[in-house]
Amino acid sequence: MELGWLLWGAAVLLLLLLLHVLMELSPAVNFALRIGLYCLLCVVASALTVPACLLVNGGRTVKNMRIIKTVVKTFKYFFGLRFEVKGLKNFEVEGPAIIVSNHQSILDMMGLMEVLPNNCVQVGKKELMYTGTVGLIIYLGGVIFINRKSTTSAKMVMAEVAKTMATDNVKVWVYPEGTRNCTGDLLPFKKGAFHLAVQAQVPVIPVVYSSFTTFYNPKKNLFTSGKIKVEVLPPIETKGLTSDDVSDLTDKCFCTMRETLFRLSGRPSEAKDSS
Ligand SMILES: CCCCCCCC/C=C\CCCCCCCC(=O)SCCNC(=O)CCNC(=O)[C@H](O)C(C)(C)COP(=O)(O)OP(=O)(O)OC[C@H]1O[C@@H](n2cnc3c(N)ncnc32)[C@H](O)[C@@H]1OP(=O)(O)O
Ligand SMILES: CCCCCCCCCCCCCC(=O)OC[C@@H](O)COP(=O)(O)O
Repeated sequence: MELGWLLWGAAVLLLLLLLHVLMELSPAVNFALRIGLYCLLCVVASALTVPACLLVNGGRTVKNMRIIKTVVKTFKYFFGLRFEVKGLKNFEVEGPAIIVSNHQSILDMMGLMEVLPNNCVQVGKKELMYTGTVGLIIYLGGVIFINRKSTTSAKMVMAEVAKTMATDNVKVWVYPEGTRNCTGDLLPFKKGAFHLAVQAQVPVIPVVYSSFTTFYNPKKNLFTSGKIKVEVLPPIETKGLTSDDVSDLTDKCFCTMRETLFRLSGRPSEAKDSS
């Protein structure tokens, strides 16, 4: 019996050693294992957090985000990630707001939870509902699901959100690039978030995360420890703006965020680029 346990122990140690050697030797294995660990962590943590959310809050509500946030905030230690946050006081607007930020990777969930204010839900693609326990926890957290393939239905969902934001006093977090983009630059912004802000007459608060490219690049199998700078920028007011102003608002926000992204990532701005 005791020898049996000893053999098991030796086998596990050997396996860990083998994984370690493989990780050292092959960046592809290293990358796959670290991303695998991240996904496993998300799945297992979600499975444990679902009952907690149900017991404490009874069902789908933004209040569950507090619980989810507490759990997700521990993930960074598994990957040696550090966040340096500035401007949190810019979230202190009275009532609802639209928060927009850059979206680089599935790892963004950690950065999101690092700064997430109370009463704030995200807009996500509906496919996320079908990721098992992760989908369930995202659903319980009150995430608004949209079908990106149908502009009409996405617009209808967003219009409904514009109506309920004030009554429910929630902030809404949108990734205006509409998809993940890890190039160190921004994709052109979709206009949904800005239509939403103008329809609900609430401010837009931009949040910018510095580029992950120095420590994370799936194409190069790069995923090491790293530091991420986060800046919450001053709110952009939309009082009195109409749908005719949405394009200008989108452009203004895009320029501000791009400038901030380059500054935080230590990349020369466009003006310096061309000189
Ligand atoms: C305990 C452990 C837990 C572990 C696990 C962790 C769990 C963590 C828990 C919880 C965190 C959950 C986090 C989820 C995160 C998910 C992230 C994503 O999924 S990102 C992808 C989806 N999000 C978006 O796509 C939004 C951004 N997109 C938009 O806003 C688009 O505008 C959209 C979808 C509404 C329409 O997209 P279009 O591709 O058709 O593009 P356009 O150019 O913007 O619109 C076409 C025309 O329609 C007008 N339009 C758009 N929206 C309008 C509106 N609301 N009203 C009127 N016109 C509108 C526009 O002005 C444009 O017209 P003109 O070109 O200007 O003439
Ligand atoms: C069936 C089990 C699957 C388990 C997968 C666990 C992965 C955890 C992921 C945490 C939530 C990540 C949300 C996210 O960042 O989604 C990406 C979309 O925003 C953008 O979509 P895309 O770039 O257009 O594909």
